[in-house]
This record gives sequence, structure tokens and C-alpha cells, in this order.
Amino acid sequence: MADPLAPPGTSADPFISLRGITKVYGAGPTAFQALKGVDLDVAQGDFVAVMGPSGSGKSTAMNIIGCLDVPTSGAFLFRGIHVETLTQDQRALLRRRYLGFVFQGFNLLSRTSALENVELPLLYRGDPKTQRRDAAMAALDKVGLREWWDHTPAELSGGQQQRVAIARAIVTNPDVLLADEPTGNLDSARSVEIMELLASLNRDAGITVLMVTHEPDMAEFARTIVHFKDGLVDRVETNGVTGAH
Ligand SMILES: Nc1ncnc2c1ncn2[C@@H]1O[C@H](COP(=O)(O)OP(=O)(O)OP(=O)(O)O)[C@@H](O)[C@H]1O
Repeated sequence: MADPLAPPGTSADPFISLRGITKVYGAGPTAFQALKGVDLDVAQGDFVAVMGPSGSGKSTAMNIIGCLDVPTSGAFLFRGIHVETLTQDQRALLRRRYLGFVFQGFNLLSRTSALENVELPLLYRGDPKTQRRDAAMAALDKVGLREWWDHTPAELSGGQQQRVAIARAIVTNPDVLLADEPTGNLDSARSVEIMELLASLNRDAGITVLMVTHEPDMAEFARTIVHFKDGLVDRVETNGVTGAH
């Protein structure tokens, strides 16, 4: 049987494409339309900041792009694959194969060393031990924490914990890194360090980065800024040039 997750498309296909995406939570009189017909393209290798007021639909859109949730209607294409037609298991596979996630609260296992935290996605994937260790050490090296491999999260600063979380997100060599307010729990100096790390992963490793942020200073690190408003993309800025959507 053909692999449903093999990109069927040509290089002409947009890397990530949302067309008329709607999302309704609940049903009947309490139903709430969080997304009202979102159109958005993201080019491979872009660094995108997603901004907008609380409740404007940023997390809902990120959950759909992260294959964690499905739209109520509309098409979501990732490398030419119609994700909205996949089963839950196929979406989970797609997530593991192509995507990495970073969260505001780091989400590390507290009693577990930095190295073991970074190894986890490889453990779930069934990689053998030596391969896991080598890949996790290489990822810790990329985030500047090779010497801290045996420390638990409590023995690391907030900025270091977020670096471990980023190492865990990149250890599988994802195409896309999805970051939900990655600097929300950090002071401004640590926030800038995390943004410089994300920018270098984008620039040097070619990872496409999509990041939700409320902070304009952090959004400045991105190449493209997507502004959500009332469940729609309101405008997209590229390199300081504003274009109405
Ligand atoms: N599971 C859910 N059930 C019902 N309503 C929901 C659910 N998830 C989100 N919503 C609603 O959908 C709207 C959009 O939420 P979403 O989390 O996408 O916004 P956001 O822009 O990410 O906000 P924030 O910046 O506060 O995280 C909000 O009004 C929210 O209350």
C-alpha cells in the first residue's frame, strides 16, 4: 500500500497551506467559532511569529498545523498531504516524523536528567540505546548544554530548561518546530538567548519555525509576522513590509 504520509506533491506545492480553515468548539447554542476561514501559506525555511489578542485563534491554528487537532472545515496541506483526511494514527505518525514542539512551561520530566529528557522521543520511536545517547548528546551540544547532560530540570535555570526542551524537540531532525510562547516564562535576557537559538536553528539547520508570541521584541526575530484577529488572519508582515490579508 502506498505510504499516505509520503509527500505526493511537487516542489510547486506550498510547504504548509491552510485554506478556508474553520474551527467550531462545542455544538448547539453554546457553539463557538474560534477560526472563521483562515487562509495561510508558510514557505519551507521561514521563521514565522504568530501574534494577536488573547482568544483570536492563535493556539487553535497552531494545534491544527501541529496535527494535534482537526479543522471543522477547510483544507490543511503539509508538503502536499491533505492532513484533514488522515486518521488520528496517521496524524500522530506525521507529527513524530516531521514536527517538533516547544512549550511555554518547558514540559520536562522533573526527576529525569537532561540527557534522558532529550532521549524520550527516540525511546518512543524505538531507537536502540547507543543511537539514542549519541543523538541526544549531539542535540544537547547544539543548544550549548553538553556539559549539563546529567542535571535534572531543578538543577537548571529556566533558560537552560527551555534549551533542553528545544534539544528534545530537534533530536528527531524535524522539518518544523512549533513553539507556543517559548519565552513566556523567561526574563528578557534569557528570552533573547532562546530567540537567538531558534533563529540559528532556522538559519543553519533549515528548520521552519512557527512561534506564538505576545511580545513584539521576540517577533522581531522572525522573518514573517502573522497577525490573528477574531478568528482570521488580519495581516502578514514580511521584513517590515505590511500587506493586508
Ligand atoms: N476546547 C475549547 N472549547 C471551547 N472553546 C475553546 C476551546 N479552545 C479554545 N476555545 C475558545 O476559542 C477561542 C480561541 O482560542 P485560542 O486558544 O485559539 O486563542 P489564542 O489566540 O491562542 O489565545 P491566547 O493568546 O489567550 O492563548 C477562545 O475564545 C477560546 O475560549
